[in-house]
Amino acid sequence: MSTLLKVENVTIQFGGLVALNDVSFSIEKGSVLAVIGPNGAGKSTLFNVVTGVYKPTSGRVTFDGTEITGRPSYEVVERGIARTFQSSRLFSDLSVLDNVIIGMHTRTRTGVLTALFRPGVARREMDECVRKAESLLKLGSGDLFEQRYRPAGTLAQADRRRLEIARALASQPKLLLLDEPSVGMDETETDALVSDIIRLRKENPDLSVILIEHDMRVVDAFPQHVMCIDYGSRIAEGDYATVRADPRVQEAYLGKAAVHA
Ligand SMILES: Nc1ncnc2c1ncn2[C@@H]1O[C@H](COP(=O)(O)OP(=O)(O)OP(=O)(O)O)[C@@H](O)[C@H]1O
Repeated sequence: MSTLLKVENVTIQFGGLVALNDVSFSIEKGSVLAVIGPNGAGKSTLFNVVTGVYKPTSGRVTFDGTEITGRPSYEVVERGIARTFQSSRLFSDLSVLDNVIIGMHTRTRTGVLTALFRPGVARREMDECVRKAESLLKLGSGDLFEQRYRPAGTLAQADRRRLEIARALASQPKLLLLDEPSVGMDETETDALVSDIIRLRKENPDLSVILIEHDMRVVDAFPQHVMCIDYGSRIAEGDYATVRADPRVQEAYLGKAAVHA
């Protein structure tokens, strides 16, 4: 196996607040990393650093052999990192299908000039996009494909999350970052989400996934590589059994999660 993403000694400060403190980890091609930790620990900030939304105060991010620290988000997507967000970033008024097609923009070639002067080429590329988008909608559980002409804003919560994943996949990523994908899902929907991720990995064995999760059912389904962050610092990393048993993780997170469960 070879390393796909390497994060080295990343620190980011917002004024006096150290949101990430000397965080290092790496992820292999074709593997899944689950990131856990209490609210405000710095998990989403980590995604923002990896995807170029934030430039770290210090440290380095290397993706597929190239340093991408602080590179703009569009370049990061082009290089093969796609993400979903905690809160929906769908275009509510556009159809489900169009939302996925928009996710393909980094992989399409047709520009304004081609559309104007070579409409046949543009139409063929659009037909190809529709075909690919439809197959992505068929990939996940649920009936997104049947709902493809509905405005995305009218979807049920779980379907919105599925659509966000389909749209992220439309950019043909090597690394997929999922920020709390199970939020708002009931147990059946969460199980379906887990099956979707398992199926996705079977069909794309080289795809790597990092998921931020509060739902330990999801983490338990991908137990090989788990990292716990607390107050911006990595406090434990290893397989789920090791991380779960770590007294610092119990104290910082799982104990509290159990209390609130
Ligand atoms: N742009 C910003 N400016 C100032 N502070 C920020 C900014 N982004 C994040 N923070 C702060 O950094 C800390 C980490 O936030 P982050 O959203 O990464 O936590 P999290 O682990 O994802 O939490 P949650 O599980 O609630 O989503 C928080 O204290 C947050 O308020």
